[in-house]
Amino acid sequence: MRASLLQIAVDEAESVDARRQRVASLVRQQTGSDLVILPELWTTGAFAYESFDTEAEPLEGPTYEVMAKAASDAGVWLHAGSIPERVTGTAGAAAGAGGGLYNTSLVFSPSGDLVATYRKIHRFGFDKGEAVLMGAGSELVTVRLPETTVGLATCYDLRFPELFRGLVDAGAETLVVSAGWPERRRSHWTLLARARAVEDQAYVLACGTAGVHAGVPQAGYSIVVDPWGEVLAEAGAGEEVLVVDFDPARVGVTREQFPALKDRLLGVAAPRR
Ligand SMILES: O=C(O)CCC(=O)C(=O)O
Repeated sequence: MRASLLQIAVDEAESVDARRQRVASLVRQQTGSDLVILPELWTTGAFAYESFDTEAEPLEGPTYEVMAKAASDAGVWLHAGSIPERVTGTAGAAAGAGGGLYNTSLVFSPSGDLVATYRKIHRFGFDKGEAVLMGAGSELVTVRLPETTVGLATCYDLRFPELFRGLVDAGAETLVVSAGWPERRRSHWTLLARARAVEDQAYVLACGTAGVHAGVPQAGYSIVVDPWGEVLAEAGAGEEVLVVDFDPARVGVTREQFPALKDRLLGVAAPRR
C-alpha cells in the first residue's frame, strides 16, 4: 500500500483560497498512491485562532467541494485534514463555548464521496485558543479501506493513549494523525508517534504542517512508523510530500508473534487472565 503525506506550509501571505487550489493540485499529483493525507486546519493554520471564525465553513463547504473533486481526479482515498466546521441550529449550540465550531476531519473515497468525518476530541490550549473556540467531538471514527482499517486522530489527541486503544478495539490497524504540531515540542511528536505504534502494534501515519503562522513555527517532520516502532519515513522541516510504501499485513503478523495486546487486564470487557 502506498501513502502520500502532504506536509503543507501554512503561510499567511497565501490566501486560504489560493492554498486550497494549490493543495488540490498536489493531491492530483498523487495518482498511484492508495491514501493521501493532509494536516490539521491547513486552510487557516492550527494556531490562527482569529481565522477560525472568519474561515469557518459548513461540512459541505468550499474545502469539501475542492477536495472531493481532487480525490476523484486522483482516484485516491483522501484524508483531507481538518477544517473549522461551522454547525448552526441546535447542533451548533451543542458545541457549547465553541460557538458552533468544531475541528473536523474529512475522508473521501476514490470516487469523491465523503465516507467519514471526525471531530477532534481533545482540543488544545488549556483555557484558551482552540480549547475555548471549538467544541469537543465525542465519537471515535474508523474507516475501512480495501487493505486496512484506519483510525482517525487529530494533533493533541496524540497525547491520549486511551483514544488510540479505543480505535484499536474498534478494529484500527493504521492510525492516521493529522496535525499542526509546533516546532517547540517536536521531540514529543516523534516520541509519541513511535509510542502509539509500539503500544498499539499498528502503523502510525502522522502528517503535520510546515512554515510559520500566527507567530508559531511548525514542526514539520511528518512521520510513518511501523507496528514494531521503526521509522519507515520521516520528512524534514519544510513543505514536503512524503511517500511511503507499507504492508498492512504486518500488523496481524506483529500482533500474532508478540501478542501483548492479548495480555491487557484493564479496560477490557473480558480480561484473558
Ligand atoms: O500537544 C501539543 O504539543 C501540540 C498540540 C497542538 O498543537 C494542537 O492540537 O493543535
